[in-house]
Parts: sequence; structure tokens; C-alpha cells
Amino acid sequence: MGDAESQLLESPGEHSPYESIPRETWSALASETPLPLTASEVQRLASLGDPIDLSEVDAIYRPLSRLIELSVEQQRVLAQSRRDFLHQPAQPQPPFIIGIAGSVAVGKSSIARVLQNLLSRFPDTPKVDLVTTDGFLYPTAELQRRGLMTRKGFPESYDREALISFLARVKSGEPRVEAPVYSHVIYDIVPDEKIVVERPDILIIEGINVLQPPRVSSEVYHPAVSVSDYFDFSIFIDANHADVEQWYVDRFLKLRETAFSDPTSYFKDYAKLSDEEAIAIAREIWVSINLVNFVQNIRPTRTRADLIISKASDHRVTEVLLRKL
Ligand SMILES: Nc1ncnc2c1ncn2[C@@H]1O[C@H](COP(=O)(O)OP(=O)(O)OP(=O)(O)O)[C@@H](O)[C@H]1O
Ligand SMILES: CC(C)(CO)[C@@H](O)C(=O)NCCC(=O)O
Repeated sequence: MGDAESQLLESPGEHSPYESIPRETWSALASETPLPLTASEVQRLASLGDPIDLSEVDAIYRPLSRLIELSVEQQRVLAQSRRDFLHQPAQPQPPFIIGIAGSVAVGKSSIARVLQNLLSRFPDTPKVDLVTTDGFLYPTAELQRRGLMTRKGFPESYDREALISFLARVKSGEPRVEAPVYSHVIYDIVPDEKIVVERPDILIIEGINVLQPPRVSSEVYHPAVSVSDYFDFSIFIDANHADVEQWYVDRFLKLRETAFSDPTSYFKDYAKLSDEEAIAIAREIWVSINLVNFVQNIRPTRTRADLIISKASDHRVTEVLLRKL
């Protein structure tokens, strides 16, 4: 996409496909949003250990859960009208699929877990499953075979066909679909561990690659499917990349005290590093791998999302861009 084209898409204005909703306007919606958080739900959310401040959950993510529920309700009404028109019998509603994209360490998993909780409070969608695309990375042995160990997270490091087949099976209403599981501790796919998806009302799929366009070879267009073809709603989490680098380094330091100290950890040698050494290594990995991937492959997918959430350096949401209907 050329510079002028992406600017047109991203800057709010009459030709932009997005409307910009500043924080104050968005958070004011909380007072009109049903299902205020009860004391026990606040406790349940807090006990999950997610870093998102509970006042932020209430002000930003609770209105977002309502906005998403509106789409779920509308989709069910439309599906019923279509079946009536086509004289088809009633059928179970396939899962509503939400994609969450954004840089490594931008906070996708934290937001996804909070949304999973909030969405499951609505009577129409009690069963909300969450899957991360990390599980669809090729196992380390395969990445090594393909010479991709320094390209983890880049489009070619994922088994895209397996991911698309997983989504196709979930969307077609298969009763039981399995996804592989990735561990940040062993830095690899966990052998014999699977996450099982059994006809949820909503599936949230979170990962840096979920809005990647279909892969086309050479200049020739040919039929291709993209992961996002299965999405009913998509979200891009955006932040200044210098802030994300800091979050990445902070998480690396935290992991050094916890996961990296595990003797099975791929990074167990990092547990012995001084703060300064660990920070230097984290920055080096960030600059040479994750930042390059962000600039080349992740940020360009921003304007494929239905909703773009912008976060400030303290993780507070500053603006929401919503695709116009
Ligand atoms: N709202 C928040 N408030 C404070 N800290 C946060 C918030 N969201 C995320 N973080 C912190 O930022 C870091 C990255 O968050 P998280 O692991 O959720 O990101 P991610 O986008 O899922 O990353 P990856 O793609 O690498 O799995 C973590 O250290 C997390 O604790
Ligand atoms: C697993 C991914 C690709 C995405 O979560 C990421 O966390 C990652 O491992 N990136 C590779 C470089 C690094 O170790 O940060």
C-alpha cells in the first residue's frame, strides 16, 4: 500500500473508512452499557492475574463487549432471515469468530482474556473459547529444517494451512476441533497437548498474523483464502513501537524471574544474566526480529480490522477507530 493510500485509510475524515472515537466519548458509553461488573466478577477478573486495571476494564472493555454483542445479535437475525428467504430449516448458529491482531507484546493475550470473560456474561454467548495462533507456529525442529529460527513470528513460520483448516472446521460447526499448543517456556510446540474447541458461541483467535492478506505468488491473482475470511469481527491493538519495545523488555525481565528459571526452559541460561545483560539481549531480539516483523508484516494489516484500539505508554486506551457501516 502506498503512503498516500494508507494515510487516507488511517487519518480520520470524510474519506476514511473509520470514525474516530476519543477516549472520553468511548468511556462515557460505560454508563449506558448493561451488565455492570458485579463484585464477584471483579474478583474473578482480578484473580486471573491480568495486568489490565479494573477501572480500564470497566471504562473501555465493557463497552467494547457490548459493541461486539450487537454484531452477534445482528448476525443471528440476518442468518434467520436468510434461511426464511431460502426456505431452509433452522440450523444451529455457527460460532461467531473474533480476530485480535497487533505486535508481539502489545497486549493481545491480556485483552483477549478480558474480552473472553466479559463476552461470556451475555446470556446469548455463555461459551467463549480463546485460541492463540502461537500454536500454529511450526515446531522448532521444522523451523530449524527450514532455516527459520530467526524468523519466528514472520508469515512463513506458521503452518497457515493448518490454521485455516482449524478455522474452517470450527466455522462449519464441527462438534470437536483441536488446536496445537505453544509454550513460551520450552519455546516450542508442546508435544501431545491440544486445546479442544467444542462449538463455542464465540471463538476469539489472537495472534500477530491473523489479519495477514492471502498469500499470492508472483503478480498473478489466483483464488486464495485468508485467515480473516473466517472473522465476523476483527480488532487491531495499536501502540507506539517504542512503548511496545519497553513492554517487551519488561516482559522479558519478568520471564527471567519466572519461566526462564524453569530447568526445561529454552532460555534457562538467561536466568543467570544481570539486569543490564538481559535488557541488552531483549532489545537485540526486539530490534532484529520483532520490530522488523512489525514494520514489514503486522502494521500494514492495521487497516484490515473492523476496530483499531490505540494504547498509550501506560496501556490506557486513548482512541478507538471504528469501521463505518
Ligand atoms: N493493560 C495492560 N496494563 C499493564 N500491562 C499490560 C497490559 N496489557 C499487557 N500488559 C503487559 O504487556 C506485556 C505484553 O502483554 P501480552 O503478553 O498480553 O502481549 P501479546 O500481544 O499477547 O504478546 P505475544 O504476541 O508476544 O504473545 C506483558 O508484560 C503484559 O503484562
Ligand atoms: C511466539 C511469537 C512469534 C508471538 O507471540 C513471539 O513471542 C516470538 O517468540 N517471537 C520471536 C522472537 C522472540 O523470542 O521474541
